[in-house]
Formats: sequence, structure tokens, C-alpha cells
Amino acid sequence: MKLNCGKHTLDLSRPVVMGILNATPDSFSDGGSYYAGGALNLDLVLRRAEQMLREGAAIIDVGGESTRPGAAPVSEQEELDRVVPVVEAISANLGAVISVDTSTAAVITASAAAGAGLINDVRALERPGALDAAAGTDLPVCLMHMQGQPGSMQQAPHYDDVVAEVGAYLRERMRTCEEAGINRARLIFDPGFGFGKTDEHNLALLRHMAQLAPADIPLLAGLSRKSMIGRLLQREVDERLPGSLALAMLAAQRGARILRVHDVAATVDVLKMQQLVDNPNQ
Ligand SMILES: Nc1nc2[nH]c(SCCc3ccc(S(N)(=O)=O)cc3)nc2c(=O)[nH]1
Repeated sequence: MKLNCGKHTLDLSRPVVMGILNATPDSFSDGGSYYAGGALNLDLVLRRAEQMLREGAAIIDVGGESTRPGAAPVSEQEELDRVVPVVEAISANLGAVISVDTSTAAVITASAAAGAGLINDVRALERPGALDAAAGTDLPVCLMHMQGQPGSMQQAPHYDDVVAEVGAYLRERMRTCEEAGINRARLIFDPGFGFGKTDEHNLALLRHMAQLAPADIPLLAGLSRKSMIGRLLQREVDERLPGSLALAMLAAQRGARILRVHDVAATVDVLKMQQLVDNPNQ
């Protein structure tokens, strides 16, 4: 299973790690690490990206809009100002697949032109213009399920059958993408852990993740340091590494091919062990 990510090819024959690089001043976990005195510090950004690549990340995920629960919307210009310089800097200085975590058409287009290799949209290209912008880039697209919007999605999540409904949504978005000229070979599915889900919903989606995508569509899982770990284990954000690693391994065993994480080196080690035990001949 290979993905053409602009000038890079991503081999997904075994699970890979996507390192999180929050280009937002209020990120939920490594809050605003790259803003000194209000301005984005590209030196700090490059150092963090370099460290994640050294630790074994196959992808660097750059986001300019905080989409954690309760997050306020960000203007298109603000998102462009945060994301494009980071994509340009990493693309110019480091050879890596850069995914851009955005739902905004202008950011998709500008990031692709700046060297991004993957579009990671938590709104599955539903925003106006996003579908056509993505179609125009030839890049792979991660389609993620979210119920509601970040400002209110965690107030009262409800499903009759969360696995069936999330699976049906992703397949419907795939059909829409194919009609817009985005070949299914470019698509990645993601259940959207924590995006309009209770802990029970998240656990059911993890248990049955393999059902969500056809065999030829890779799955992405973003569980790292999320609040379900905090509630189920009674752990603060900076104490969630064991829970995050356990969920990364469990997701990989249930078919996830891309793990979106904060702690790259630890997750790379866990996935290596998982592969040695579960797929000895690979
Ligand atoms: N494809 C993909 N992209 C992602 N981008 C993000 S940003 C995290 C936003 C957040 C933080 C915390 C909670 S919570 N309430 O569960 O702790 C929810 C959402 N996540 C994902 C994810 O999963 N996939």
C-alpha cells in the first residue's frame, strides 16, 4: 500500500507515525510552543520537526486551527499566516512528507504549492471550495468524521450505531470525492476520535475500526493524549503517555496504518515491537 505524496512516496505496508506540529498559539497539548512574543518562531518549528523526523516520524502534521473541543474558529488569513510559512520552511529544509491539518480551500491550495504532501481535513472536505481545491492538488486526502463542530461537538454526542454511522459517512464522502475526480487511491479514512464522541463511542470505534474502511483504504488514528485517556485513567495531559502508547498499539493491531501522535520516539518503538510480534515475516 503506497501513497504518492507530492515529491515523496509513503509506504504504508506497515504502520507509520505522523508527528504533531501545532502551529497554533493555543494548542491543547504542547500549548503555543513556537510563539515567542506573539510571532511564530520558525527556528523552533524546524528544530521540533527535525527532532520528530530523527525519532522516526514518516509524516509531520502541521495545523493552524485548533480543533479541540471548545476551540474558537480562526480566520482564513490567520490560518494561512500560521501554516504556509511552516510548510515552506520544512519543505525547503527537511525532506519529509508534510501533512496540512486544514479544512480551508485557500490553505489547501497554498500549502500544496508550498510543498505539502498530504491534506488532513478533520471536516472531510465539506467546507465550500475544499473538495475542488483538494482535487486540484493531486495529493492524498485524509477524510475524518466529526459530529458537529469543535465549539459544541462534545456537549451531547449521540449515535444509534456509531460504527455503522461513521463508516457510512466516510464511504459517502469517498463517493463525493470520486465524483470530484479524487481517485480512491488518494484517500485515507479516519474515525475522528474525540470529535463528537463519548468515551464509549471512541472505544466502540477502536474495537471495530477495521470495519470502517475497505481493504484498499488506509486508516489514520489520532488518539494521542486525548481526554478519553484522561477520563478513563484519571490522568492529566502530561501523564497520558502510557495510555497513548497502549491505544496506538491497539489501533495498529486493528488496522490503523497512520498513527497521529505527540510522542514520536516512544510510539515508533511500540509499533516496531507490535510488528515483530504480529507480523514476524514482514
Ligand atoms: N486526521 C486527524 N487529524 C486530527 N487533528 C487533530 S487535532 C486534536 C483536536 C482534539 C483534541 C482533543 C480532543 S479530546 N476532547 O478527545 O481530548 C479532541 C480533538 N486530531 C486529529 C485526528 O484524530 N485525526
